[in-house]
Amino acid sequence: MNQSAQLFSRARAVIPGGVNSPVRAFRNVDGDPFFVQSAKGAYITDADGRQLIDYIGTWGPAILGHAPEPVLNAVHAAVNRGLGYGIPAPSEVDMAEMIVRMVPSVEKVRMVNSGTEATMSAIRLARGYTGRRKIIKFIGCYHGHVDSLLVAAGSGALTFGEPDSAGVPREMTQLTITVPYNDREAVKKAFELHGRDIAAVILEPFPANAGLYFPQNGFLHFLRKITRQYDSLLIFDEVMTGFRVAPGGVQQLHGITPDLTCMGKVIGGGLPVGAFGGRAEIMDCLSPLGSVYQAGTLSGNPVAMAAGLAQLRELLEGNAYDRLEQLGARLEAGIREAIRKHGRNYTFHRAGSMFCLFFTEEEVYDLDTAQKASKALFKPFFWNMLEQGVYFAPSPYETGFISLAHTEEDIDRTVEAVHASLSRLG
Ligand SMILES: Cc1ncc(COP(=O)(O)O)c(C=O)c1O
Ligand SMILES: NCC(=O)CCC(=O)O
Repeated sequence: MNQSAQLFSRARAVIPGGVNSPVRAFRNVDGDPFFVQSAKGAYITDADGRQLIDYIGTWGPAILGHAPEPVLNAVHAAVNRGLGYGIPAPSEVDMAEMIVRMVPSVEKVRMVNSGTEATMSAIRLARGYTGRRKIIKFIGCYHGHVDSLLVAAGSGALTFGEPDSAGVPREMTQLTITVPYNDREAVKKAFELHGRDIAAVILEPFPANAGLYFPQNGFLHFLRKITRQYDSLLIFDEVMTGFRVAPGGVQQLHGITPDLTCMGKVIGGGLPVGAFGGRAEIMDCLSPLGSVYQAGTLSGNPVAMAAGLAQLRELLEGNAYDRLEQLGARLEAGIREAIRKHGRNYTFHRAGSMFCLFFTEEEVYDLDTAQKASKALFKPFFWNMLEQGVYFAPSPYETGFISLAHTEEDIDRTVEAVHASLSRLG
């Protein structure tokens, strides 16, 4: 047995499924996960010394690549000043000012410890602020494992066939209205039926947890308009897209001002960080100023703030986003050519450094169309890529991430592996 197999055998005995988050499991591709020994730049090294080009990037945070020097240095310096205080510290102010500067709609922000906490708190705040109960959520969007949002959810919930989780009583989700993404009529109907009781519409502005797809024909502007019309809040979950597709996320790209924004992943520099923010008038409803309670022993942790700040500062220097776009465009061109040579017309989506290959030739714009992609083709493709030293997520519903540590050579090697993997599919 190799090291990974031994570790997995020990892990399975004491950790459910051997993993601390379901998306790490390989059950969906009929295998066992490997274990990582270390990670640097674009590469991970597994417990058996195998080096892989990584396109998971810690599921989003590793936008500079793994273990970047500026982040490591900031963390070392912060650790020497203590691991946490539970008392306000300067880095929390620096982080809040940085987020307010970078994200156009955010006037005030609260730090939390994960994306899940961010969406959970944003929903509570929206309900507290509006005095309403219902929320609209889109089918296939994933907002973390919040009870009321584990309805028609994406990510691991979708991969492992539990989009409505067991353990969430119906009463907890009966205030969640689900509609297909990009479906204006369904949204209109929901507002016509429940409008005056809808506290908020929450969405991934670029859905990236059921594959990656995009808003069509001004869908985001439509949502902004209809939420204003009914005095409901618009919540952008930019946990994945924030600081990734642009410094200010999708809202900057599309010129939309949501009322609240959920953040995570990149702002933590690899440490456990989330945040939610928005209009000051709404944010001031939070305790201790207002009556909506929200708290956290570790929130704003100084080591995590130092890591996140160092990463954001690095992103703002030079031409980080142009460079990510260049690398993304190179990968896209290469993969499209590989698909063409293979005699197919598979759908490939990309937004800057995020990408997704669907094994379907049809247009993908919501969960139903994403599910037309062939799982039977994805599986051997995944294993072929891994065999050639390239690690894509072990699910057709996850998005790939390029980092600033990837080089043209890494991209070209990846494209060659895609050529070989597609031709082996026959
Ligand atoms: C869009 C989106 N929202 C929320 C979350 C939840 O974040 P976390 O896993 O940090 O709780 C994720 C990913 O996990 C996500 O992709
Ligand atoms: N795109 C899905 C995730 O980022 C989820 C990560 C996790 O649940 O571990």
